[in-house]
Amino acid sequence: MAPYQNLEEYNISITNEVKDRFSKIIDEIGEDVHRDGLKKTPERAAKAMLFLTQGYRQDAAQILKSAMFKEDYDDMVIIKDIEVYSLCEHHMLPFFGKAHVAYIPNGHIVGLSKIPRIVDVFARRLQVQERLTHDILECMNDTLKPKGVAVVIEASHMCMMMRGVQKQNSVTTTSGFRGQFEKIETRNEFLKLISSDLS
Ligand SMILES: Nc1nc2c(ncn2[C@@H]2O[C@H](COP(=O)(O)OP(=O)(O)OP(=O)(O)O)[C@@H](O)[C@H]2O)c(=O)[nH]1
Ligand SMILES: [Zn+2]
Repeated sequence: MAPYQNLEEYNISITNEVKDRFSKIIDEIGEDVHRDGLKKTPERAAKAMLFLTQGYRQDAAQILKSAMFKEDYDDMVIIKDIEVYSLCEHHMLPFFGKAHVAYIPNGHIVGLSKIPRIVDVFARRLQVQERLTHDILECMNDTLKPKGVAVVIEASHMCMMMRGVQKQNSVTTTSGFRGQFEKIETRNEFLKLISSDLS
């Protein structure tokens, strides 16, 4: 990769490179990349792809560390129904759904918004749902060092819906548990809380 003076120069350069490749793809599928509606499409697609993969250029641990606060609270903290949009690494098609993340603090709590932020950091990469689940779990575990952490993701995969096996209603659930969530009672309490709407 060429040496860049600054981030802006890098962003312009990489956008141009990806844009040229989208231009070639549009041409290869038999379209006219110069017609009015498609003129700006390679650039738009390049910007969209770089947005959807910006997680490679972000540091999830640093995001958590930037908002950790000393606190004695040592019960379960759950953020549920976090929207997830990712790209499957096999077809580069979207998979999307919800993540539920819980932890039991061990002297430190973390700013609540930082949890959806790290979900996005790992989701905005080429992923499989299993690794996405573990990336979030391990980052929480290693950085926050809580008494326990749990992650559940429920997602639909476009590569199974609009092509391939073409199943419109199947949902894939993945989960990971560390520390106190490995105990069946704690895990069950978490699972019960994420499936209730408390109404
Ligand atoms: N485990 C796992 N598999 C995934 C995920 N996203 C997509 N896949 C699967 O990756 C597999 C790739 O299989 P291949 O046989 O190499 O690809 P393919 O010929 O396009 O497969 P089909 O989708 O069955 O047509 C498919 O079974 C997809 O359903 C994911 O997040 N986790
Ligand atoms: Zn796929």
